[in-house]
Amino acid sequence: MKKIRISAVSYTNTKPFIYGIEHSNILNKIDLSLDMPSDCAQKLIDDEADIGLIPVAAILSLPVWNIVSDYCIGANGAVNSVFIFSNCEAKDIKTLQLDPESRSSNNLARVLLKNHWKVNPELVTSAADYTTSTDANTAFVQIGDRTFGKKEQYPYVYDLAEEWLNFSGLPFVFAAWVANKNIPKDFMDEFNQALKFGLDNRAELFKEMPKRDDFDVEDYLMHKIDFELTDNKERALHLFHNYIKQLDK
Ligand SMILES: C=C(O[C@@H]1C=C(C(=O)O)C=C[C@H]1O)C(=O)O
Repeated sequence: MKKIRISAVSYTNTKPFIYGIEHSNILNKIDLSLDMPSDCAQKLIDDEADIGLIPVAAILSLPVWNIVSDYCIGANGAVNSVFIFSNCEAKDIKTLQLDPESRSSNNLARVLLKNHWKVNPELVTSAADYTTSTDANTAFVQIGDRTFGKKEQYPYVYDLAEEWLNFSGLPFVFAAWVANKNIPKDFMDEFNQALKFGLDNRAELFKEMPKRDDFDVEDYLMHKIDFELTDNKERALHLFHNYIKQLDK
């Protein structure tokens, strides 16, 4: 049988899913690649993958898409790995540098700046000094493991899942398991069982993971990342898509 091509996020937030996949028979039925989120999205768009854990903002670039799992990378309040790091208060940001690895959080930052903080900064997509600008009114978006331990390093720090909750009253979903074609149900059932196995066995995973002094990985994977794709998260996803569509209007 032809293997199903799967692209999953290469960050710590996806480790429970990978643990589940690697400890189940589904591993023999897939070609698994671990990629930065923007590449997960591009592979699904270019049909180099059949299923991806893709940034939900990128769903808007897919002609055909199905969410194929009840699990996701989400948060209900502070997520602790998606930030605007800034030299000034959000309302004073004049230039925002985006994270090249992100699709959802770059858009979330834009949605919040426009609708929550009511400002319209200039966007920079590939600045050489992406994270090091000393300009008083410049800020940047950063996601994933590169943010670990950085919260104390910047004058103003905004956790975007927390700010989204303040703004909308809803949890947030950053990435979902999406297919760009029909996938047989028995395969999806087995795949979802593997994801569940990983979540159920996070304590075993932690034994294999290095500890960090500057970041509580266990708290992050038990309490900050929220893996269930609930009705409220789906509601948030649709609301987020609508805000993205309004961004350039
Ligand atoms: C919570 C996170 O969620 C992620 C954020 C994404 C994005 O901004 O496009 C995509 C996938 C997830 O890895 C994170 O990476 O820290």
